[in-house]
Amino acid sequence: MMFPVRIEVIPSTGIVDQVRQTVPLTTTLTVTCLPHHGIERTMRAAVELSMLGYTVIPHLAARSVPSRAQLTDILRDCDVAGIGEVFVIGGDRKDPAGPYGSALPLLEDIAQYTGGRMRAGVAGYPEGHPSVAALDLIDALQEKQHLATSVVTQMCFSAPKILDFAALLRRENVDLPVWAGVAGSVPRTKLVTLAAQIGVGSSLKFLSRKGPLARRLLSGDRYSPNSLMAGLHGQPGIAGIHLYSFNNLEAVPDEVGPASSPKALQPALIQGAAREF
Ligand SMILES: NC(=O)C1=CN([C@@H]2O[C@H](COP(=O)(O)OP(=O)(O)OC[C@H]3O[C@@H](n4cnc5c(N)ncnc54)[C@H](O)[C@@H]3O)[C@@H](O)[C@H]2O)C=CC1
Ligand SMILES: Nc1nc(=O)c2c([nH]1)NC[C@@H]1CN(c3ccc(C(=O)N[C@@H](CCC(=O)O)C(=O)O)cc3)CN21
Repeated sequence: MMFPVRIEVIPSTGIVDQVRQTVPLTTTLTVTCLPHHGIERTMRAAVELSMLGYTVIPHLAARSVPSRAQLTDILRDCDVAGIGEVFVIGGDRKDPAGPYGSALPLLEDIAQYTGGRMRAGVAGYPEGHPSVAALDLIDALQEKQHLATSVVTQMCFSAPKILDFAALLRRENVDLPVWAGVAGSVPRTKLVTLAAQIGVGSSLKFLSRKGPLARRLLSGDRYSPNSLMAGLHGQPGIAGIHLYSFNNLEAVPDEVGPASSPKALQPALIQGAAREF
């Protein structure tokens, strides 16, 4: 069976052309929402990519939504562009720009304004969150799950941690499919800086110390997700891979499974991804 992979991109200048030149149209893309970018940039890229024919999931950061009126504009744009799923997170803004301080009230308004028709992913944290307690994160997931259709995990470098987290969700009666968040092939230095910022340092540190697997993952200048992805393939509760590409689209992994090896992008797998979800 195919193991679907979807790809997260940052809406930097030129991203739409970059995607068009490197990513097959059958791929599912998600578009981040960074505090210094705002939601408009996310939506502009998402709408353009959707119009080109990609399946697109924009990230809506609650703290970056300026008003309810803006939310209705965003949802209308989604409707016009044929976007049927969003990823809803609290967001990294220190102070909310408008009425939403966390994901839940935004999910409630999205459900109300779309008559429950918009699918929505929510965030999961296999290694915890630097400023939110683990119990609060589980409570939040329990409160959000009736309005959500999937969980996407924060970047993590340990398959056992991701699988334990999926098992924890089941124990806590959160029954949403889990997309395992995995970093794409990026320069090591960038990854190390970023991992520290978002509080996922421990599994990365673990990898840099231990054994042959660690050496394979972190050898050379770049991190490669192939072994990690192989460790998640076919595991219970894991719907597929959510690949944080950091816009490095040439290096998007082609296949997932025990025999995984770096090759050119293989449309067949990505087509499978689009069909299944
Ligand atoms: N996993 C990802 O891909 C992304 C994660 N984030 C992170 O998401 C965090 C929380 O978002 P969700 O997981 O959707 O949780 P959420 O919005 O459902 O909130 C869960 C709990 O964390 C608290 N919280 C939410 N945002 C916070 C913040 N910025 N600072 C301190 N406490 C906060 C809430 O009050 C609640 O108790 C953000 O702080 C940000 O770091 C942001 C963008 C992408
Ligand atoms: N807390 C948190 N916030 C996020 O935004 C976030 C996560 N976690 N976890 C997963 C991904 C990773 N994200 C990232 C990480 C790095 C860049 C990045 O490369 N930022 C550039 C600036 C990019 C630009 O302005 O165009 C940088 O140099 O920091 C973007 C999104 C977004 N997601």
